[in-house]
Amino acid sequence: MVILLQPIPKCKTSPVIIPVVDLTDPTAKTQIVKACEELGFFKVVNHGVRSDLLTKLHEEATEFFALPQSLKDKAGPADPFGYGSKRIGLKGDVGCIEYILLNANSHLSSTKTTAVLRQTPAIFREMVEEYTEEMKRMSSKVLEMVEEELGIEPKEKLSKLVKVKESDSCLRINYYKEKEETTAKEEIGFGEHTDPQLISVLRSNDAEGLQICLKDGTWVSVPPDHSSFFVIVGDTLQVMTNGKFKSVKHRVLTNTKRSRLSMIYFAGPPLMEKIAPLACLVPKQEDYLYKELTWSQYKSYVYKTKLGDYRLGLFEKQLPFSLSNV
Ligand SMILES: C=C1C[C@]23C[C@@]1(O)CC[C@H]2[C@@]12CC[C@H](O)[C@@](C)(C(=O)O1)[C@H]2[C@@H]3C(=O)O
Ligand SMILES: O=C(O)CCC(=O)C(=O)O
Ligand SMILES: [Fe+2]
Repeated sequence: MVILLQPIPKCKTSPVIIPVVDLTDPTAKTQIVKACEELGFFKVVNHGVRSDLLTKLHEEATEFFALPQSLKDKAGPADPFGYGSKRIGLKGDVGCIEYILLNANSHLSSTKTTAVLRQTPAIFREMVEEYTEEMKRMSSKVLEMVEEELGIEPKEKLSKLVKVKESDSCLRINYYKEKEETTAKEEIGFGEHTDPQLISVLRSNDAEGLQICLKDGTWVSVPPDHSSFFVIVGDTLQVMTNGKFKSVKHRVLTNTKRSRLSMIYFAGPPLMEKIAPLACLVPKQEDYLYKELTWSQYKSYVYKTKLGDYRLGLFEKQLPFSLSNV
């Protein structure tokens, strides 16, 4: 099954077909690998996540964002965890957004997360825990399918990096409020960037706004679908597949008619995990496009960069002097 992406007005573009992968389909793993190579993005249906969990978490999050500003501010500013408004990261990026960023593994021990949970009913904490478990399951499943299709050896398993308790994953809930004036123009909600982790699993309500950038630089809008998930390839998976998979640039424009609420799980490896091209995919070391760094080293660098910066350069091998000067 395929869906048509709507071209952005005034952009040079032709309709793009984005893949829709049914996780219960026996050919799903082949479709996933193709989508990761061609677009770095695909939609997942038949994912097995309870729809009442999605609805309830959505309602609770909406209630949090409807709280008086003074109460929300008690859970901020984001450091990176906690409640944030307009400012994204530490390097001056801004957007028309409010968000909560939670550490998915030790979210109960982060001070800022505790502050978020203090402003929300106990059920919110239970639902966040259940949701992050579901996201861990789905991201591991997607990575297992990649392993099977690419013939990745057990010791190099990608899915293990997400399954282990040390995995450095996080959950973000973004809220983009609709504009009061009907004549208001679209603005940047979340500026263009790639996600640094392995994969991100995104779910939103039915408000538009998410766009992805194709290989030729064209931006296309992704029609929202509250009952499905979208998978985004991150920088770490690009490195581990030696560039076979591409981390896709994406952004969010505010919707003037409807508020958008999105929840994204960023599946990251353990902090001390060495990130480098997988030997079973690239037999000769001289063919490696990237050098080895730990996730901790890359993450520290990520947090010193601006949203739109090209971060993968840190992994790129220096060309020998003779070659870099030609
Ligand atoms: C400006 C920034 C926000 C960000 C950290 C960074 O310095 C550059 C990457 C940003 C990003 C994008 C994907 C995720 O939303 C995020 C949590 C991440 O891991 O990298 C954010 C970071 C953030 O908001 O703190
Ligand atoms: O809010 C969205 O739909 C996407 C946001 C995003 O790309 C992110 O949080 O990294
Ligand atoms: Fe993102």
